[in-house]
Amino acid sequence: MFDGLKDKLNSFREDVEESTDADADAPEEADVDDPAESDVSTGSGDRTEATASPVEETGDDSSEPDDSTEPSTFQRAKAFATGRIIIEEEDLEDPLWDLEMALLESDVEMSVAERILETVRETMLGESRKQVETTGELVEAALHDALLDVIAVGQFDFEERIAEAEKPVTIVFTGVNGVGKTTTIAKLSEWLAERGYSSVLANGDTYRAGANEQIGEHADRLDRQLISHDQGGDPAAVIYDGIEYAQANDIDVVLGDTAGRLHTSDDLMAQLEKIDRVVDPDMTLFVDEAVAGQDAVNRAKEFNEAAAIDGAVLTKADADSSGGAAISIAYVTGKPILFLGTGQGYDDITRFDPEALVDSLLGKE
Ligand SMILES: Nc1nc2c(ncn2[C@@H]2O[C@H](COP(=O)(O)OP(=O)(O)OP(=O)(O)O)[C@@H](O)[C@H]2O)c(=O)[nH]1
Repeated sequence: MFDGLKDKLNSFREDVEESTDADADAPEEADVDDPAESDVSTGSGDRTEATASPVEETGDDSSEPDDSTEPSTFQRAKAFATGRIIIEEEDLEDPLWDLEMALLESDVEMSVAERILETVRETMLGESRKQVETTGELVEAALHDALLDVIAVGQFDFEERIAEAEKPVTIVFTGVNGVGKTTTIAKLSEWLAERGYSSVLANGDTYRAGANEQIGEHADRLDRQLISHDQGGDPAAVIYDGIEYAQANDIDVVLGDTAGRLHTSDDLMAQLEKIDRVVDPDMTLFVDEAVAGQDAVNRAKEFNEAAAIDGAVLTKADADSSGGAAISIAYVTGKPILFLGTGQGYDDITRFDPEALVDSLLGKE
């Protein structure tokens, strides 16, 4: 998952390490008498590691200069005292340019890429970065913060929300055709069952021939009740019936499918508004496929503008190497990605965990 992007982020780390290599001698030349003014450039490898080590790790002799080829403990103390590891703007110029290109190539939306670069630049050129040991770690920390900043936008605890909401909880799923809405509904029904919540499926896709049969197969396999009307019926009425069924049978969650639609399809968007009005769902989740990259990002934005969503589900993450949609959607819509679809099986759904995703992108799984 997202392997292409992982490689590109790793290249950025290597680029910065290379460009700061040239500055590796700088700590030796710094004015050790005036730590506050000294320019302790980071270098890669052992030298930087020693230069930036916290003073506590140097033992009892931390205030004593020594004669070894390693940076002196006095220098370490100086780096610690200033709390500064300075990377020059020029060290970052080329790597940041390459990072921007890499993010855009990976389908990261422009404003998101810019925000990531801005955070990385601020973090790395800032004066407050303390006690990191190598340039690689500094880059990793900067990328970690920058990615998390955009990926974690709007996150909330989905399970807690289900637990606390008055039952039945109604969730309506929207998105374009064929991205995996129906499969996602079936997977979520299983996900909820594993956590002790019962659910009923309601097929609000009264538009497409064969839609009842398709969701019906999932309902049969999972042994869930399906509420459906004939093709051409009113989707709001189907989901409403689903809610009544849930109320009458003490079911916790109503999962309402809708027809795949484009945001430009006025009739179908009006239908969504009607569902909103009649059913007043607790959550509207936008479903799209990670492999659609930039298209998925644009659609998320447009759906959110047309009929506010509460969150997104990204399917087919298992087949996506770019990661652009996963990184961009929350920042662009202000609404969180809540789940990732990771395969065709009912268990192939995982709660979207921004921190885990960032760790995985940075190769720290
Ligand atoms: N690899 C992979 N395939 C998936 C995933 N989610 C769904 N699919 C597949 O994507 C295809 C389309 O899924 P559907 O659930 O039929 O899509 P839909 O959005 O409901 O389609 P319409 O009802 O036509 O709008 C199916 O073959 C699914 O098995 C996923 O996370 N990973």
